[in-house]
Amino acid sequence: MTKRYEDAEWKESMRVKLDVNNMFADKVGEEHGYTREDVDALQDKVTAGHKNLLEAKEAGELDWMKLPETHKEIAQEIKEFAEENRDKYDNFVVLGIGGSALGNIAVQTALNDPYYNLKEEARDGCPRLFVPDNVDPTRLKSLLDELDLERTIFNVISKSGTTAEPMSQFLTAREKVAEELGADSVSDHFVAVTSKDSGKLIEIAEREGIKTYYVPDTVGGRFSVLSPVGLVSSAFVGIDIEELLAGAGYMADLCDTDDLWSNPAYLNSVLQYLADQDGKPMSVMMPYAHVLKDVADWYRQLWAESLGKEFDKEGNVVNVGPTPIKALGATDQHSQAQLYMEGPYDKVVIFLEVENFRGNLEIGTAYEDIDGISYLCGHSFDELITTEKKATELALTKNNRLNCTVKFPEVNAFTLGQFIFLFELQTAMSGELYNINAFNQPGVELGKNYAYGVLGRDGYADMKEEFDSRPEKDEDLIL
Ligand SMILES: O=P(O)(O)OC[C@H]1O[C@](O)(CO)[C@@H](O)[C@@H]1O
Repeated sequence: MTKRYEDAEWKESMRVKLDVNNMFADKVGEEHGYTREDVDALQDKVTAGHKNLLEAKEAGELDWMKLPETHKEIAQEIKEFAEENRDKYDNFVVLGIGGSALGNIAVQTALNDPYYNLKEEARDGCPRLFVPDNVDPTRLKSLLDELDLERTIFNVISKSGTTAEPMSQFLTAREKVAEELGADSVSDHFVAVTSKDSGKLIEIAEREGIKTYYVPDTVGGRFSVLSPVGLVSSAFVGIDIEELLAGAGYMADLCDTDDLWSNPAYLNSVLQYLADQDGKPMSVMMPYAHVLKDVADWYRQLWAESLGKEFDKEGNVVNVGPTPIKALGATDQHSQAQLYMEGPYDKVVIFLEVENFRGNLEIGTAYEDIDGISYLCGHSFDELITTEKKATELALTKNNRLNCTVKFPEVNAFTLGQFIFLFELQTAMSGELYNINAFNQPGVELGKNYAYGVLGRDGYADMKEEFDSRPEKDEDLIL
């Protein structure tokens, strides 16, 4: 059967587009906006960055760039596995954190019914999805108490196979399953996603006979949503993962040029970079579609862990990195917009706009006789939210505030796949512009190592010593 994403016309109609008009001086004024010459001045850097990325891709160092191609077959296999097994379970629980959870949440909330877990009809035979994404005991205990383990499958995801949060969640879930259902049942209630050759999760999965999918070595956590990290849970909750990959592949093709005026990932990267260099390091992602709220959360990790770096590629101390912020339209118009309009000129707002919403609703028509209310009657909610977006966009622009818009014709697996690849590539190019390694995260290690030391992990005694001899806090500063 032909898939809709094999149809050229449909694909073009579903193209995600970037509108950067309001990043330019003719729209937001010379003091804050840029000229085409400012952008052109970075073309050589972009060309060099493009070459570096392609070389690294060819050398197998950036396998996330190849996922739309390399994971077609794996996606099909995952889909079959999910289809064959999904009716055995009412609950699918992701045990992962950071890149092993944020993408899973984003894909599910973007593509499924907003009240998916509550509506049997919307689930259409698929299990409910839970992603605790933390080790807060209140939250985790409450979830485990709720689950009928006989009807639950846990997807433990950890690329490194050593992260404290997913591994502690796994230990507890495994113990409960073994206690309640018997140790022989463990393999029926877990599916693992991890690195093939490193970490402890692979060893455990093999010992327990747990079905396992692999994260390629050069696909870092925050770039892994299109690998089994995101695909397994998505397939279980009925998402068309093949279409998701097709969307990513479509965007990869659209961005297959170093000409920054034709490449939305590179153009946005350049404009965001110019803004940061110019004293605007706050990067606000503001979807005007509630279903995209968690996509902004995914973006926060992608942008922050990739670009917040102490050293450049030559080892010089640079301490760079824009700060990604999540906001939600129209909700945050009533919380953050005041700051964005009149506060410091230190932000760029990236709006996410949706042209056609899934499901629409008319606004009620009572009180047509009451001034100040009647203007709402006869309109629909998609008109309202989109008008509010356009109005906020204009207001910001009028106040000389930099902003751009990513437009989704609709939110579906194909457009979401495009969006994911667009921002991954944008992030990679930004790493090139900052001349930093966008694919490591050395800064998160120190805190982790202190925790390992305190909790008694082998090899971390010196970290415990350092932790225990930390400076005393002044009591008078604790009020
Ligand atoms: O999948 P893992 O190895 O458990 O890592 C989870 C997350 O922890 C980090 O390594 C550090 O926060 C992230 O980069 C990663 O997404």
